[in-house]
Amino acid sequence: MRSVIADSKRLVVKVGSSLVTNEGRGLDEVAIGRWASQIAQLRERGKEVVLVSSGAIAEGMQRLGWSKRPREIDELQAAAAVGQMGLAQVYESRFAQYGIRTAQILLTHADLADRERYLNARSTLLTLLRLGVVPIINENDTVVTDEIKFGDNDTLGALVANLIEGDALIILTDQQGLFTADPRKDPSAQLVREADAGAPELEAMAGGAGSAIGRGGMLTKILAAKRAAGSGANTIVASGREPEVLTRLATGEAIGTQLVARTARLAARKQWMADHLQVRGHVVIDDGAVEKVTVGGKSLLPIGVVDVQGAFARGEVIACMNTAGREVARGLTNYSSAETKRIARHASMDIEPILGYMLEPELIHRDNLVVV
Ligand SMILES: Nc1ncnc2c1ncn2[C@@H]1O[C@H](COP(=O)(O)OP(=O)(O)O)[C@@H](O)[C@H]1O
Ligand SMILES: N[C@@H](CCC(=O)OP(=O)(O)O)C(=O)O
Repeated sequence: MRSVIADSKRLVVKVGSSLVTNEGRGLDEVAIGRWASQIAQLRERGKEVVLVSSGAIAEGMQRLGWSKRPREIDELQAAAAVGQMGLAQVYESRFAQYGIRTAQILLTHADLADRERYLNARSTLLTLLRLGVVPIINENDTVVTDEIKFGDNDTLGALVANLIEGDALIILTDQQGLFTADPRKDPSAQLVREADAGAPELEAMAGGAGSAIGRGGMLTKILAAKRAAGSGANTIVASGREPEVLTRLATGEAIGTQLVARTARLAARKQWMADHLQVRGHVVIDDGAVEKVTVGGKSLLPIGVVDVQGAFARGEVIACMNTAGREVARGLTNYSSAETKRIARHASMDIEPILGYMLEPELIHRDNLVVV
């Protein structure tokens, strides 16, 4: 069996609290340094990496001298705020040893549920990758309460994989992978080498968190794999303590558990658009733009827009009609209806002089556009 990571370009790597904080004893700078070194090597091989790191609460508790995890949400939030400083510091200094810049991104569920914020988070992350920066993401624990928390960073990792259209999600944890039962409780449990992400029998194998430090246990990892597969990303669950785990996966070595996405990338994205989004308005586009968008697979630029109907905001879905009134495509708009009216029929270089700012050169980027 060959690891899917060998052929993956854009990776989301998630590291759990117990790994990052040495089971809650304090930030494991040596382990973090090893991942930084491996990520530096992956980038040399042309891969893009986004890191999702837990550990803020565990590290904050350590720094505040608390031995027991508090129940009060405000105390958890305080611990996360203290611990996040440590995480940022260690990641920055360890990656700097390899000449790599890092960026801190703290996200909440509300950020990704809101279309405009979703697009903003997406373009910031893609820009950071383009600039060669390694984004380091955690949940913004300070501003969320129980109901709206991702609750675990496995889910956050999957949402980030969907957000940036990652090819794979690598979940590093304190076990070798997914076992047929919780290996801490059942010594006869066997490692699952490969399965379909979303296979129903996997959920029955998973128990809760094995330590007082981790939150989600294996179930959240399986659900994360299912979610990531929804947009075509494969998931690996492997031990973060395995020597050179990331670089070996990248050479095709099978390590841990491989949960394979069976949905093709484009189909998944179309499905997602079809399932979740309501059309808020439409633009009429000229024949040249129809040709570019439908046959050429290109983005829709404002210059091809001849009419704007309906009231829509940045991040909402709009339909694209040809001049005969037939829908040819739909997608997420980068500009509101009011803005679109002003920039319609204009070249992208005129957007800034007209509006006073330019959010993106395209009205609808081809990644956010589905031909119908
Ligand atoms: N079927 C299973 N296979 C492997 N680990 C399991 C399984 N069921 C439950 N676990 C537990 O899940 C733990 C990993 O989850 P968690 O503690 O949340 O880690 P992390 O901090 O890496 O997210 C393991 O230590 C293990 O005890
Ligand atoms: N945002 C929290 C993440 C908690 C969490 O999901 O932990 P884990 O199950 O170890 O990935 C923190 O940094 O402590």
